[in-house]
Amino acid sequence: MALKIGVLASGRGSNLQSLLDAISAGTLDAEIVLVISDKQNAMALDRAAAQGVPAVHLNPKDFNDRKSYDLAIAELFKERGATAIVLAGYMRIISRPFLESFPERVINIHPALLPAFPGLHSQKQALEYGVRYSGCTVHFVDEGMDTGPIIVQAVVPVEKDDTEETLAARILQEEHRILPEALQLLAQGRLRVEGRKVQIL
Ligand SMILES: Nc1nc2c(c(=O)[nH]1)N[C@@H](CN(C=O)c1ccc(C(=O)N[C@@H](CCC(=O)O)C(=O)O)cc1)CN2
Ligand SMILES: NCC(=O)N[C@@H]1O[C@H](COP(=O)([O-])[O-])[C@@H](O)[C@H]1O
Repeated sequence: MALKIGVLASGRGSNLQSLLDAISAGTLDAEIVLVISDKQNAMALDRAAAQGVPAVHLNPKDFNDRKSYDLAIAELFKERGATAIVLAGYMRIISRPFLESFPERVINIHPALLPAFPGLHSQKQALEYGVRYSGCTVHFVDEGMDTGPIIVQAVVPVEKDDTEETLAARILQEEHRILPEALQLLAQGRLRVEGRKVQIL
């Protein structure tokens, strides 16, 4: 049975598109049942609508606090039957009540080799640190900031003339490969979280 995925996205939506493309290509056994964005102008909403996927903007300013916002999102996903949630460039911290609604079923894509360079502007952090290699990470989401158990990573070389933009573009290509790969492992029931580690069966 296809994995029913809910997606949270705040921006351009290229990682969402990589999931949509993998589903269309038959390499990801899933259905995206709903896309929610905290940003009204998020291109991710347009990408979803273009493929007939329900897409809604939910304004955090319409809620008293983060937890009530997150619980409203969780309810919308539950109503659509989502059993896995993907943060595809989602720029808000997810609170515990949401994570408790989808235990070990919330996944994030991060543009660095965690635990290096968590948080925002990871590509800039990597350049300023002077690393020779960076990359991207797909991980389960916990209450910490990019601290959840790691599922898949990909390594990307840093070139001497890289800018934040050129490095981000190189990493993004690998993000688009490993995010669908990780979700297919989840769809196949091949991921087992054992403490900090994720066993791939
Ligand atoms: N509980 C978790 N939530 C999220 C995680 C996570 O690992 N655990 N990953 C992040 C993604 N992210 C970086 O990888 C990230 C996103 C957002 C922020 C942040 O500080 N956001 C502010 C600003 C919100 C806004 O301006 O609209 C906020 O939430 O107040 C830091 C890191 C996704 N969530
Ligand atoms: N801290 C989270 C974070 O930085 N996420 C990053 O935002 C970009 C979203 O691009 P997209 O909207 O084209 O998928 C991606 O590079 C993703 O890794």
